[in-house]
Amino acid sequence: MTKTAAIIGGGVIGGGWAARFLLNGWDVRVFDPDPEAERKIGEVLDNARRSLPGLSDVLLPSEGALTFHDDLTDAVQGAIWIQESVPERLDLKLKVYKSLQEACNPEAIIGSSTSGFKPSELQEGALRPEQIVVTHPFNPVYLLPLIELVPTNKNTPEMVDRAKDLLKSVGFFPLHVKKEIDAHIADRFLEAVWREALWLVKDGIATTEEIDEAIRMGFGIRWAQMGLFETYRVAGGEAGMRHFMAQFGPALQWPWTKLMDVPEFTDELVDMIADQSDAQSGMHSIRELERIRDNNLVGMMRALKAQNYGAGAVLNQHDVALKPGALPTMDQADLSQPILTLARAVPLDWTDYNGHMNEARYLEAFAAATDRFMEIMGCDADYIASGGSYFTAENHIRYIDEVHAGAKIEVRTQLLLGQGKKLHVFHSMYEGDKLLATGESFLLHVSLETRRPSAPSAEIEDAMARIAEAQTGLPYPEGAGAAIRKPA
Ligand SMILES: NC(=O)C1=CN([C@@H]2O[C@H](COP(=O)(O)OP(=O)(O)OC[C@H]3O[C@@H](n4cnc5c(N)ncnc54)[C@H](O)[C@@H]3O)[C@@H](O)[C@H]2O)C=CC1
Ligand SMILES: C[N+](C)(C)CC(=O)CC(=O)[O-]
Repeated sequence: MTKTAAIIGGGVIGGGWAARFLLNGWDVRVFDPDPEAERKIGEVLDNARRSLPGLSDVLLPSEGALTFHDDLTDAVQGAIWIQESVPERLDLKLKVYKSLQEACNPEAIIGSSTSGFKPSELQEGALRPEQIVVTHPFNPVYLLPLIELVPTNKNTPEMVDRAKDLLKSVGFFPLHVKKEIDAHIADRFLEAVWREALWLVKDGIATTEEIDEAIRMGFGIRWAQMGLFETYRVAGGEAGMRHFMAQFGPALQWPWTKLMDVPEFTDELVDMIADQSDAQSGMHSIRELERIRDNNLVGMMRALKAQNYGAGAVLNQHDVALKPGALPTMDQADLSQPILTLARAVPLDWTDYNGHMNEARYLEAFAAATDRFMEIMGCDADYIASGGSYFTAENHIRYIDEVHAGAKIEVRTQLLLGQGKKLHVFHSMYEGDKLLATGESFLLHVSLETRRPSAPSAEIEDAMARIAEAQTGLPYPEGAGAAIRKPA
């Protein structure tokens, strides 16, 4: 059954939560008194649709239904998750909980996006404090996996586990913060860095742009993949963390930070920062900057995915959770038809300067389809480990139509020849019914020991024979055997 989330407050963060739930198949009900909320969420969703689905190497569930409600009590009906993302004011948040707890399912989880309030402050005077927990996300909520999950002893362990499971089911990484504290874990860092940066600008040491360069050209990239302690361990050389601490310990006594001293937000400082920020980034609209940010994040996160490390490992786990049933096995497939060998959304980093999928990525998609076809025939990871595999000898791609980031594509594969060491397949790539491209591949079975062509196992021979027999009724595909014609 489709799950339902209520989003209370649909600004920057509420819009991101709405997109995350919707694109993971949940129905979403929004309450926000802002008459512009529907437009704003629509724009966030457009950005999310082009970036999130392609982070997965399998298809996300079909999108849920999005509805807007004029009344808070109406919005929470049927919701098993209620995400509060109203402005960072304690009185307002408490007022919202009072109204919504009178109408919502007592079993629903009420998560607060608060950047800094402690859960005990949010539970104060609530009808059912045990229902409220901090679930602090990071912008863009539809892409970044981290949620700081901060409960109190009023929340039962079962409720905390249920919250973790539901967050994981939409691809989040819930970090259980065991002891409540103002601003949780991550915002304490962000606040420390923000305060230092304000001093650097105020004291005329660096501009906003120079500070951003100092982050993004160096330690920002490093932090993105290893965090703080693991990178410092490496920085300690062979002697590791102890050596690092011995070397840089004395600096703790030196004036390397102004952390305890906060610059006052005078008009002059606000103007200085806003002007520098305009000079640095004013040539882009906020929506453009969001798209630039999303493009960069997707590229970096997909690189981490290939390494199965950090945020990339979380994405891979989400794919595994989504995968069962995504592609048919030999026994599930209708072998008399081309077999579904790839179903995914086009990732942002597959698109190029022409605003569509780059030609090289068609080959990447067809190569993945070939890998899947091999797997279906029995040439899987175990078989390859035993010493047999296929090498591609020839490929031919026909580019028929354009495809854009976020588009759901499918590849269906017909066996043209599967005999002895020879494997000849014809892939057709579709978006819905629209044919986008065809890819023809000729492969040879090899021994990974001799690196020479060799006969496949009897099981693979049998599988090829089964598919070939089932597909005898299929016409020879249009475009198979084609070559680039000599210009007239
Ligand atoms: N902006 C950020 O970078 C982050 C913000 N947060 C937290 O998320 C929460 C929301 O922040 P933003 O989305 O940035 O603020 P925002 O100002 O973009 O959105 C707040 C939304 O709440 C709506 N609202 C106001 N009163 C309401 C009410 N009584 N009922 C329902 N909706 C109401 C407003 O119309 C607005 O659309 C805050 O607690 C903030 O600390 C958390 C992570 C990051
Ligand atoms: C600036 N901030 C405190 C609102 C930041 C956050 O809460 C998290 C984020 O997305 O950076």
